Amino acid sequence: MNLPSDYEQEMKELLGTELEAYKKSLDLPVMQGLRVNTAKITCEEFEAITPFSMEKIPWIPNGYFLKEEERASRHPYYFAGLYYLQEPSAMTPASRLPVEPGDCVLDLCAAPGGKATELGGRLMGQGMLLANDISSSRAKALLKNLEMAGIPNVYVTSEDPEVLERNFTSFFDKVLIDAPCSGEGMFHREPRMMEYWKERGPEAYVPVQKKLILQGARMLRGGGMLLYSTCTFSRKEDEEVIEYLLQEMPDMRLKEILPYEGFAKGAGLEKCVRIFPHRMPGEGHFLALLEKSGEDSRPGQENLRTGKRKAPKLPDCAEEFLSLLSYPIDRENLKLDRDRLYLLPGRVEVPKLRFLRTGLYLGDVKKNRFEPSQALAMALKPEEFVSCIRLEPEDVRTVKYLKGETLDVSDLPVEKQKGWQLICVRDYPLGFGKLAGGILKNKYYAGWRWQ
Ligand SMILES: C[S@@+](CC[C@H](N)C(=O)[O-])C[C@H]1O[C@@H](n2cnc3c(N)ncnc32)[C@H](O)[C@@H]1O
Repeated sequence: MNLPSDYEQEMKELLGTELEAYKKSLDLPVMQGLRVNTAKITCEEFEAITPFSMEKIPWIPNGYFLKEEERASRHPYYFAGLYYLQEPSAMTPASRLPVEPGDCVLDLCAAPGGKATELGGRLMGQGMLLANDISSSRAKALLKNLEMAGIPNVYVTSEDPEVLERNFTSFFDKVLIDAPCSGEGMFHREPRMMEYWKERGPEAYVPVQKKLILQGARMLRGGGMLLYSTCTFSRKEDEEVIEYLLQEMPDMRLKEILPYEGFAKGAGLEKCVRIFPHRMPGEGHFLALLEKSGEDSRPGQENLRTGKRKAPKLPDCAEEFLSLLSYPIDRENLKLDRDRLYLLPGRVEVPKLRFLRTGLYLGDVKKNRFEPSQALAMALKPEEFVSCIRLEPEDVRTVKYLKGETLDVSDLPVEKQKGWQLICVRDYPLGFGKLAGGILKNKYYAGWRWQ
């Protein structure tokens, strides 16, 4: 691979005698990976049903090396949100931010959701994830990925972080900043990134990275943790950004990152981690984990956390549909916004922002009918809906369903012969359908159809 000469010089300064090994690693096949969505299925359960040849990634608890990315992206289990396809080193930042159920988590640069889907999954429906990206087109892909992963307790926004900072000072328990960067760790996978790099190298990204890390740190509560990551090797975008933060905010301090034998230490900041492709099987990343000192106090945020809500009065059709669910719904967290019904994440009250989503979108009130959303289907377990149709992955009707076709399902067992059905591939929901006389009217969201 022909690297830009300035870049090669920069890498020589960083790697010294390891430069040749790094360059050789770029001639090896690109690493691909699959990360199991543990909010939907355990790794053991997925290993028992996977049709792909996979090998455990030793430093990611739910990550696997995968050789058949193409096939995995066109399998019904993918549409059921059982996994996310992600390059192995890109799985590392979310795996090293210790998110726990009940946390309030911010992913400031989240699109398309490779890390947000993991952070959200680890919340197990408790607490809240605010997933933001300044680009509204990229935020749409983020929303799709979070909904496909079945994450209910999420706000998706497309805001300038300045706006978020005004509203969430000292608020979040955990913050991830997967910063925009010059992408040197992507050269192997996407050689065209070298052309962008020649036009906009590391210097172009440093100002925004410095701004983002300060904004993220200010939104962190005392005792909270922030993880900064990039997929680039330049010291300017990595350690120097951390040095800048430590200088500007003396209440932030570096923490040890859960180790792995292939990780290299940061250049001059030993607690930071670098992933180099010649040292371990990953394309390349930088990670720094920081903690904010001080009390767990969230000045001025008490009412955001404990705000009282009032249960809305719902139309009969919505009540009727909700009676088909045994999904836990706290009625005070229901919000009817014109015709759209949402279940807001509990505990937190969030101000008006440029939202793409507020909580779990349950469905629409249309005249006297209620149409459940695709997001609701993805967040359910089969036992939480009154009637399910289970298809096998090999059954041709599974793909036909994902293509939006009407199906004859008269041969399949079903709890209720008429009305709404949750359509599953085995035990994993794909979407809704409406049954009458053994024929299933397809309600799979048209925007997600199998192409
Ligand atoms: C490295 S990508 C994030 C990848 C994502 N974390 C994932 O794992 O899928 C960086 C993202 O930052 C966004 N971005 C750039 N400038 C930003 C800013 N000032 N505020 C918020 N997001 C920004 C870009 O639109 C881009 O989607």
